[in-house]
Amino acid sequence: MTDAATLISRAEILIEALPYMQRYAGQTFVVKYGGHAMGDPSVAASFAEDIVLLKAVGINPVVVHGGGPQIGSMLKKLGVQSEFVDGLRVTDEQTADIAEMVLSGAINKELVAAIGQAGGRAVGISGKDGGLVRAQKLEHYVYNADQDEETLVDLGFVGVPVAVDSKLIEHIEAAGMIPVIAPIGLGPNGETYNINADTMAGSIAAALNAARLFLLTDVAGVLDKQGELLTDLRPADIARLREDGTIKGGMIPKLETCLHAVGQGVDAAVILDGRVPHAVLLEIFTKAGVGTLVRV
Ligand SMILES: Nc1ncnc2c1ncn2[C@@H]1O[C@H](COP(=O)(O)OP(=O)(O)O)[C@@H](O)[C@H]1O
Ligand SMILES: CC(=O)N[C@@H](CCC(=O)OP(=O)(O)O)C(=O)O
Repeated sequence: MTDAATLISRAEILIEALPYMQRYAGQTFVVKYGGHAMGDPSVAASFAEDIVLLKAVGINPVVVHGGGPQIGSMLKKLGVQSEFVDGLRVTDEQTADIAEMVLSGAINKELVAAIGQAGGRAVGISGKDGGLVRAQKLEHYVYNADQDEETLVDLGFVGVPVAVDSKLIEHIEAAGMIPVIAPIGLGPNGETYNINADTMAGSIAAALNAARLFLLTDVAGVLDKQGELLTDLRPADIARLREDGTIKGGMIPKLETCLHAVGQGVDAAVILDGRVPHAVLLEIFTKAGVGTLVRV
């Protein structure tokens, strides 16, 4: 039997969340769920519960998902080589097709089902649906420190969002449902563009004028060279960390996304550990936020 003290402490947890619920009701939160954070099925179920709870207390959650490791496994199974430049997958036509199959097919529908299991109703789409994300080829420059110059590298069908039409998201939300978005965009000539999921989430957050952008990954947040968590970052800090090599690989597009989003009017972007059960709820509804907060 549960004693009175335990019951009261449970009620206190809800009361601690009350001011946050009041403050955030009616606001849009974009939550990017990274492929590395998806590994454990019980954590995926707790992520889905968090999203359904946000919806239940009047917040509009918009989920954008990744799936880098899952695309990697499929490419391996099919015997297709794959390489990354600055955290971005070099994507030929065949790789773009496989990325779309894994992202829009398998992962998108798994998340829709998990949200359904948690008692919510989700609609799975990609940037191709309803003209949501128009993309164009990313012009990516790699910095060569020895020569102190930047070189243009061809990443194939890696896209960058150029226009976001949020009407479809608004319709889904108006119907009381949760949009779940795969990071695939449509090019001007009908091409399929593979878009880094962080970049996709940032563009959607900016277009929706979201209050918050959450990027769930497989580390506690941005770590310094000693492995300590950096809890609060401003644009100048990020430039310095990139220059001295503290930020590498997948963390580069993540922080670029945060900078872009807060520069476009998103109040704050947070990088947090998606492997922690209920990471989203702990960040939003408790005094002790977790992860790295980026703001201007
Ligand atoms: N300074 C840093 N702090 C934390 N992680 C970093 C840093 N620099 C590079 N990383 C790498 O970035 C990874 C997160 O990016 P990524 O692998 O693309 O994740 P996701 O699939 O969640 O988008 C971390 O697992 C880590 O290996
Ligand atoms: C261009 C590019 O790199 N696209 C990514 C899309 C998926 C993604 O970003 O997934 P995570 O968030 O799990 O890393 C890729 O092909 O892996």
